Amino acid sequence: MSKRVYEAAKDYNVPVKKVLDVLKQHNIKATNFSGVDAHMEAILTKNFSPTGQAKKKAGKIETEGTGHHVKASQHKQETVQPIKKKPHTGTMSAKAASGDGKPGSPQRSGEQKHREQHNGANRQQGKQQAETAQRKQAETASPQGKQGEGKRTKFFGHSRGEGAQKNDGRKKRGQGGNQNGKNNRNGNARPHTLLSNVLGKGKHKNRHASKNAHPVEGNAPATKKKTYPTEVSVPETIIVKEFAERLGREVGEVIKKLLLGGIMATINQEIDFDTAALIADEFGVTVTPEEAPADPTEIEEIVDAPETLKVRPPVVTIMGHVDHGKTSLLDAIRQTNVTSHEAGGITQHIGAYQVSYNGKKIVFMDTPGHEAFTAMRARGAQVTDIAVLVVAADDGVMPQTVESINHAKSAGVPIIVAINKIDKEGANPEYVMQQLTEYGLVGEAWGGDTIMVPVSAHKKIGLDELLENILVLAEVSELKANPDRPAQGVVIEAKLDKGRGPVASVLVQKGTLHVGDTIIVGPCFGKVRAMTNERGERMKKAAPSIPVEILGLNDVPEAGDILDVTDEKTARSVAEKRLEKKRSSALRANAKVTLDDLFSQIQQGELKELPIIIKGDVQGSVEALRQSLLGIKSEEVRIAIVHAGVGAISESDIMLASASNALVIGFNVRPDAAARKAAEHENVDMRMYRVIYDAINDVEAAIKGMLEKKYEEKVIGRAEVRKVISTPKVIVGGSYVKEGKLTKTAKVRLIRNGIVVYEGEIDSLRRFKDDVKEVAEGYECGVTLDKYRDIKEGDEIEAYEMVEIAPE
Ligand SMILES: Nc1nc2c(ncn2[C@@H]2O[C@H](COP(=O)(O)OP(=O)(O)OP(=O)(O)O)[C@@H](O)[C@H]2O)c(=O)[nH]1
Repeated sequence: MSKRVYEAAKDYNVPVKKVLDVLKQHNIKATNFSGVDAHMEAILTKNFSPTGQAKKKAGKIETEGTGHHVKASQHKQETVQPIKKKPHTGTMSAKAASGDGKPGSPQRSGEQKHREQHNGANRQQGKQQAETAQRKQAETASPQGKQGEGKRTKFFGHSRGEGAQKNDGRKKRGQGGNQNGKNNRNGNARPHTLLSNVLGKGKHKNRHASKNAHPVEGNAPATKKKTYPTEVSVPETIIVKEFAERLGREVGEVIKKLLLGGIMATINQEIDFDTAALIADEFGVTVTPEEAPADPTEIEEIVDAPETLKVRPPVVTIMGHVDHGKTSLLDAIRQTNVTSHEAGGITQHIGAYQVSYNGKKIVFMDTPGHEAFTAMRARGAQVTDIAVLVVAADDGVMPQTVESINHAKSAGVPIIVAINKIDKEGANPEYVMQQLTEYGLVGEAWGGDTIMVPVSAHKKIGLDELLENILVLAEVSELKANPDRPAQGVVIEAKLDKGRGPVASVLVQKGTLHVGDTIIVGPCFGKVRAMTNERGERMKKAAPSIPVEILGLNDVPEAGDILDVTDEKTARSVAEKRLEKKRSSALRANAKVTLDDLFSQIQQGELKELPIIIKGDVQGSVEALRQSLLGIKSEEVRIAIVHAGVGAISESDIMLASASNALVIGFNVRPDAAARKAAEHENVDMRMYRVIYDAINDVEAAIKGMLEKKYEEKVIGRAEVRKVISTPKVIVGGSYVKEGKLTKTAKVRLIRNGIVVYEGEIDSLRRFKDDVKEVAEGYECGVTLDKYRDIKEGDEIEAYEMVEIAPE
């Protein structure tokens, strides 16, 4: 309901008569109780004050605080006062800030002054907090901090004082986000909160205020010598009751303040930080954000002191278009650079390998060159220090070349270009160099700073130069890590080995991993039982940048999972928590999917989400399949990977599929007998593939089947209302069909001066006294609209239908 004239008068702080007079001047007849529409509001705002709203707010608080009306002259001064920011959050908008007692106000209470002092102190504190948060952000954004972004932090190698000084203590992975969230309060990007309700409901607040005018701090009788806290800490959200307890106030007092702010809250209702801050401020109390409780799914991050960092080998990923020679180049490098001493073992694929060149080590990520693995490679770039972009000299820049460039660039990884196949007839390295300039890669020979090396994997030309350049770039990049601390690494690949159990290839990134270390890897944990390098040699320890295959985990982790060394108790409990979190989020993601048969739902277009379970032979293909499936673009259907894992399709996979109504995709794996039986019983659809693209194509086709029918609007006619006939029951628009036709079943919209005033259906369509199905162009008819009576002469009735359009 719109506001009444007498309320508007109050808002503008002028006598009602004055409002009525002004309205009269504008030919608007109104009484005290007439509603004020937008037009009237505009007139009043224009007449009474251009800053009417601001005044209103300022006046409101003063009224609340003092019980007096405040004169316009006082307001005027107040509106130009600098905005008094909420020091702890910085999110108080001008409106909210103007709610504080103003220094210039003669009615300012002692407690308000006191509040200001506190706010001043807190402003300082808020600034410090913001700076700390920024510093933390900067730290996590540094290359060293890349992997542990937002991770729980502990200082290693620092003196205690140093550590404390540097980071105020500890931090967890993911907590960076929280910090940011808090920090956000210092900016304008504050999320929508209840605070906006407080501010947005100024009108009501004002009304309340004028009725319940009383001093802000008058609630606590002066004689009562109760001491209240001047500062309280509040979490992101807090229950009203608990908030009142923290303030040392009666719940009723807090609820009252909330009410005055336009918030109807009960004792057990949650209010957010900003609202709490506002209310606390009313009590002269400042609030500080309470540290979020430690995330039980995180492991403490160790921050290494600069002096503990030692040079480590570079980790290189080879990227490029299909068939440009990635595998050949990796093989050629491996063959030519494995010393006879090292060549003892049998080469094994563990996802990465090391070579020695000029006495220095280089680690190459060893990922198969296939389009579907682009996603894996993109992940590779996260552990990668240098990307070698292979471009065939006879083929030039191709789509995946560009993709690779983008992946490396977005990961902030420097690129060295290897122009391969220069031995081939028709090879044109110069042309490739020229093509690459279009993507910001300009060779040194052409005045740019991208290293470009012509090579031939077949003829082993240019390999030395390539390796030399990798080492030079590595040196320039100052790649360092602290080897003397508990290890942290990333899973490159993982699989379930029949004889050995879960096997994970890990690239150690920080610290040194030892046999016997207790580790947590994603939701898995265990003790490093054995460690081997890519030549199958047993290792006792692995320093930074060293890839190793480890045994001893209780389950198969996923590529990209972080490995941390910790104690057994922590490993076990944190892994458990992570598993719980994973399970519940998987369940949540599928809560809307019913248990009915998947394909009948697809046919009925009811499914908005296609849950899928992926099982594959190795982690690499599972990951590739997952990324490719998630990459399928559809506006209507979201693909949800309920579970993805390595190994045969088991009975438990089928039960999970049944519960979440998922489709099971097996890649190079088969279901075991129990799973097959269960699938039959549970009516779960299993699809086996040997080619990733077949799987992707099938899912895409399924999605096409799932697409909801699309409709588009088709206007079928227009009529003009020429006469409005009012009967006690209905309002009939006597209309003339100007164009097309009106039909009884059509949807209509009523257009007045180009604005749609109604959209709905025709209630009745008549010619003379008869109901008709349709009225053609050039004829007159009587139209009544469904649940709408405000038809006016000159209105236009537009009739339309929704027609189905075929999916692409
Ligand atoms: N002439 C010549 N042929 C090469 C050279 N390097 C690779 N090839 C050939 O190019 C083809 C593709 O090489 P791969 O090493 O499989 O290429 P890839 O980029 O790993 O391919 P995907 O794994 O499919 O992405 C093979 O037939 C190689 O023999 C080279 O230096 N000279």
